[in-house]
Amino acid sequence: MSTQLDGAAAAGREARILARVRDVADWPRPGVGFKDINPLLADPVAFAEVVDAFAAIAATAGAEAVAGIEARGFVLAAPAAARAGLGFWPVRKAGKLPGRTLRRDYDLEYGRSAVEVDPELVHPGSRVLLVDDVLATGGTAAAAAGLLAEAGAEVVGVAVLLELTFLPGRAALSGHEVTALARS
Ligand SMILES: O=P(O)(O)OC[C@H]1O[C@H](OP(=O)(O)OP(=O)(O)O)[C@H](O)[C@@H]1O
Ligand SMILES: Nc1ncnc2[nH]cnc12
Repeated sequence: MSTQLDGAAAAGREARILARVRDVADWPRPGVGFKDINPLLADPVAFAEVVDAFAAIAATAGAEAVAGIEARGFVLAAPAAARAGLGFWPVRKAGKLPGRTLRRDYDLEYGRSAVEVDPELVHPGSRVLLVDDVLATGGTAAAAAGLLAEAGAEVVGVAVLLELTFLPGRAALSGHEVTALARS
């Protein structure tokens, strides 16, 4: 599995991703430009390319697990974990995990939500790569990364399919290594 892409290859991949993300105006609220990744997921070649890319990022970071954020993050993180030969840790929306959980509430681009982690999944000091589809305000990823750290993991990177560069997601994740496969 290649762990590095030269600039031209990364640019080609970014163009293939952007060509398969659909812009939906004023959804789910007026003023929001929603990035629909479903056309990309429906394309088997593009889907495999991004899963391979996340797996390579996990390998390069020396991750021992891949965490994904429900729901769209699961679709990318779980196959990437399997591809990298690693386990998958779910960061779930509140109220879905059994047993004792750690919880954080946060704001995102179009609302407010909460995520939870099962602390028993996390071995102290485990190196984990956090994967999600879209980085917008960064509220979701920052909450998820904070939970993983609170549970004892070392978050060795945050990797997203698409970064919305007009929003301050990267700043919200200061202190973390952030990789975006595409930017818009
Ligand atoms: O950077 P932020 O402003 O926090 O936004 C990014 C988050 O918003 C979306 O999740 P959403 O809560 O819509 O959930 P879904 O994956 O269940 O559709 C997306 O999947 C990210 O997790
Ligand atoms: N504009 C957007 N499109 C898709 N997912 C998002 N999550 C937060 N903002 C988003």
